[in-house]
Amino acid sequence: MTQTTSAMTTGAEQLPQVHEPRNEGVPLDLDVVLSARANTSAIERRCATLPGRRTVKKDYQAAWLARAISCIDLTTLAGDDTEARVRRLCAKARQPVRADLLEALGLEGLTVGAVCVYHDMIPAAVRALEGSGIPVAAVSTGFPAGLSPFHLRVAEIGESVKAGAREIDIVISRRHVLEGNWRALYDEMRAFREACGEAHVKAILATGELGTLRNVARASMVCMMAGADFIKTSTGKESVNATLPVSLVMIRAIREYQAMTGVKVGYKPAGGISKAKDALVYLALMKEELGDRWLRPDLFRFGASSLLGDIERQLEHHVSGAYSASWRHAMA
Ligand SMILES: O=C[C@H](O)COP(=O)(O)O
Repeated sequence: MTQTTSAMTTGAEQLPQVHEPRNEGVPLDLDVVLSARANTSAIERRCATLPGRRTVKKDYQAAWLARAISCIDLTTLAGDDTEARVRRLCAKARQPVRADLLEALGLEGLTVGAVCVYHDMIPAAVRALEGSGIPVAAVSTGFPAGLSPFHLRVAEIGESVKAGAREIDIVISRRHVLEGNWRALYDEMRAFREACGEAHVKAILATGELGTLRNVARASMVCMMAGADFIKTSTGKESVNATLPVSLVMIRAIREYQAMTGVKVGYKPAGGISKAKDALVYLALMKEELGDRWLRPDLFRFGASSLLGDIERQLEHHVSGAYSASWRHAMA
């Protein structure tokens, strides 16, 4: 049965600032890691019901979409990125929706959660975001494959932090998961976290390359034990990126880690999320599985390059009653 989801306050600017303590990590506990399981058919059944189970309409929908915007890591990760493109993206990050729409919705001051770029684009992004409070996130450690020499991957993190990145999205070595070498994954993640210093670290699992949902559950737990502030599904470059089943597994691992340690770890689905209606499903999933606390940008992000355009289009429809062409909502 369809259920109408309750109201959500609009806009990040209206949320009280909450600062969770960082995840310091815990010693690797192989018993806990190996006990992680995933019942694929039950997970798929649960996910199949999600898109139809909850609907948000009218003002509630606009509020949920505004919240989704505040949780976007607005991303450009292309070989042909230029400083000009990054500057345009940052302008969009500062004002994600047309001024007249923001005013009509009472959402002045709304921004995205962060701007996510490759290392070389950090200085341009930092300059373009100055004074906005929007952090720059950098992908790192030989993104996307993570197969460069280990010492270079660690050094890359340090360089990106020095250049001004306040968030670092690292990629794990998928082979450690595929070979069941949980100690190696833990040690790698700990070294990456240490190199981040004060910068928050998101661990990209590249779930589309991990083979099984059980591996996803175990890798999530190991990365959290090693101190990941966020766990993130994908680089956006795998053939399969964020999916609902993978999300359910990772979110439940976050819940288990919190039950075990009291620490809240963030979640970032990334890759292939480009429609406003999909964003609403992810928000509903977070709300149902982890609760409202995970609907804020310090614990939830979408890694997305084009989602914002579709959300802006839906908000324009909400205000004016008409849909505009998608090309009118270019990102950069
Ligand atoms: O982390 C973010 C992803 O690379 C973005 O992927 P996307 O271009 O499919 O939205």
